[in-house]
Amino acid sequence: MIRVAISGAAGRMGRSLIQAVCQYEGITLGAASECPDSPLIGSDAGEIGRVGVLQVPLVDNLDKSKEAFDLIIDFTRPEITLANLVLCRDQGKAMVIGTTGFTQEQRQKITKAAIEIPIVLAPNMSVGVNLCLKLLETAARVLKDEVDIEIIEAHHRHKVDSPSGTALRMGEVVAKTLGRDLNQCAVYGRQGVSGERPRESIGFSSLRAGDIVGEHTVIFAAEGERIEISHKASSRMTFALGAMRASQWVSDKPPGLYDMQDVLGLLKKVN
Ligand SMILES: NC(=O)C1=CN([C@@H]2O[C@H](COP(=O)(O)OP(=O)(O)OC[C@H]3O[C@@H](n4cnc5c(N)ncnc54)[C@H](OP(=O)(O)O)[C@@H]3O)[C@@H](O)[C@H]2O)C=CC1
Ligand SMILES: O=C(O)C1=N[C@H](C(=O)O)C[C@H](O)C1
Repeated sequence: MIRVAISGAAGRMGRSLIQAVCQYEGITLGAASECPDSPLIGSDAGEIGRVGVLQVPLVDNLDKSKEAFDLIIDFTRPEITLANLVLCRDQGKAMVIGTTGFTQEQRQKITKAAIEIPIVLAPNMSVGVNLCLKLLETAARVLKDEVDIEIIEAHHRHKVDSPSGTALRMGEVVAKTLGRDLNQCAVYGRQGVSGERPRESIGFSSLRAGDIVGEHTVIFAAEGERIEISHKASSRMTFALGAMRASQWVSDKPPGLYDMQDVLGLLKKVN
């Protein structure tokens, strides 16, 4: 039985993760944490996730429960993830990271820690999005430089980072396949007299409204036809169950930085 700790347990993803643990065979909830200021500290995680009492009280720091878990699942904010990363590295525990919005420097810290512990880091843990990443690779390979590429994403009004981690990953996959450097060709929104579109640019547009769970569309537009690859999440359980799959997969892996593509066995080229 793999004992997981959920960081940010009362958050949108935290609550779905508690529910997913209860649905998933071979995984149990060992610990759960929340913001030190939260009035929910001490409450039972099962009650927070509406799955009945689990006898796991929320702590303000997972260091306090370190004997109770083998792995941390973290869907929070970059600075919280990095604090948990130090704990996991010091304790030799694995990590599943779903948090997005890391800076280059923060990503390097994760890469460095992965020399010592196994880490799955993925901006989107749904099977559907990870399949879309393979489809995008194929589309870019076939369409080459003959199309304009635009990425549109929509999320709920509480989301703090943009573009979404998934949109950026989609851009990276397409840019890499076409031999472009995303740092050079990305265009984030347009306003005013922005000029004619250079063919090689990859455009990003972000929409924030209401309770949208997460929607991504990549448009490949040519003269006379347009291809769109879209994914629409209607429940956070799709991400949470992906995180369970990643937890089970990573629990017996050697140190290293892994992606959801590793977990799902999608790394081989699809034609
Ligand atoms: N990879 C994937 O598949 C997915 C990734 N995400 C990413 O996951 C992240 C979280 O998203 P979401 O659940 O919507 O965000 P939320 O803000 O709902 O959840 C984060 C939680 O962490 C809590 N928190 C704050 N400080 C601490 C602390 N020191 N220790 C423990 N918990 C703390 C927050 O509390 P408080 O609100 O009081 O600050 C909040 O409850 C985002 O980066 C998002 O992009 C989301 C969905 C899928
Ligand atoms: O913040 C969210 O909600 C989501 N964030 C992830 C991202 O930034 O890509 C994944 C998902 O779309 C939901």
